[in-house]
Amino acid sequence: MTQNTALPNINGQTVLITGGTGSFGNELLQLIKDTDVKEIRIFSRDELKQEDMRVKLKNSKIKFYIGDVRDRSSVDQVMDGVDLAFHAAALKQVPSCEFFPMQAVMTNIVGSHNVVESAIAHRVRSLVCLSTDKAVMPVNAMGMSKGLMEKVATAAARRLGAGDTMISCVRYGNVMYSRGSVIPLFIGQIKQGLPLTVTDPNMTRFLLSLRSAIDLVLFAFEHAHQGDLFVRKAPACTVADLAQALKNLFQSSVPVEIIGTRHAEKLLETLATAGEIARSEDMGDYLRVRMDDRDLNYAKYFTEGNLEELQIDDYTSHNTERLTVPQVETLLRSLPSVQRELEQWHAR
Ligand SMILES: O=c1ccn([C@@H]2O[C@H](COP(=O)(O)OP(=O)(O)O[C@H]3O[C@H](CO)[C@H](O)[C@H](O)[C@H]3O)[C@@H](O)[C@H]2O)c(=O)[nH]1
Repeated sequence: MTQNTALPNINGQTVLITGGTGSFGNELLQLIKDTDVKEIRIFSRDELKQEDMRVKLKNSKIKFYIGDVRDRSSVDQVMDGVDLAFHAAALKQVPSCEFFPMQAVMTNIVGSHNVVESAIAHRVRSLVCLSTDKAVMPVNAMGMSKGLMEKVATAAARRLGAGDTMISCVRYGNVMYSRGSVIPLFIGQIKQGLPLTVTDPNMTRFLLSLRSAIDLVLFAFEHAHQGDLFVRKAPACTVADLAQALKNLFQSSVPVEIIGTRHAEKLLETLATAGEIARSEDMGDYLRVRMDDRDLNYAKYFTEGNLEELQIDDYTSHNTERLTVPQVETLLRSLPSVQRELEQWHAR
């Protein structure tokens, strides 16, 4: 088990979380709300979610801003006076982005551009943009748009200097038990005595807790140099083993039904390409990928290619540490949300 990252010193600072009503924002809030942070701004579109949080948290340090990253003036309004910003607002459901790709373009690319440019204009000290493994060699509109968000952030970082906004990105894999994901789905199926609908038993995904995702973001804030991208190393498992681990935990004998691959999904995910690894620094649990800061004068790179890349493999959910069924069970048991599910199930 790795240690959680210590909280960075944010005393007296104003922190912004775009998309702050989501699970990432809520978890980060829990961690920082009782520090000596000056103010935490939650920026999102959904007034109901904001109202629910306001009522639940009752904390005058937390300020709520209705707005949309697509609307630069609403971004400028919330950015004024911010020291540190986490950009989590995104369309992240693969199927909806697939059917409405221009909506993904508007939020994930144009919206991120607004956040980046506004942060620079308002002299925010540090901006961390949240990305996903699906942004690497993407096959779906969600991943493609997040990949372009990374490019937008890096291109801005390239033109900045010391003393300007520190722009970084983080990339992580599937967050376990996140809303709409396979773990709560399988648990629901077990509870109803239904077959577990496995797409492809050999499909692999990186497994990460929400807390580890937060740690990655805090790590980026603490350690970023201009334009860095941080990747959290993570183990992976096959979907078949995930289904078996859940059946074991819930002592269930429901059958497994193979339903086939869904729209625009990959057999494996990639957290870092060989090219990125070639310019990365191994920082234990994390990889720091330095920004590719070559200029537009490409001519010389036709003759000076990077031979190192040829020796390196991409870092994927197929070649990372592969968890066994008992190890997946242990990991699942460590999640508070799964613990709650198990308690309810065994108390029935
Ligand atoms: O009924 C199902 C549903 C999913 N899976 C498999 O379980 C794994 C994880 O599926 P999730 O739906 O939990 O996660 P995805 O990797 O497909 O992507 C998820 O996380 C993304 C963010 O990274 C987006 O939010 C996306 O919409 C969301 O589905 C995949 O191999 C998938 O094929 C099944 O076997 N059976």
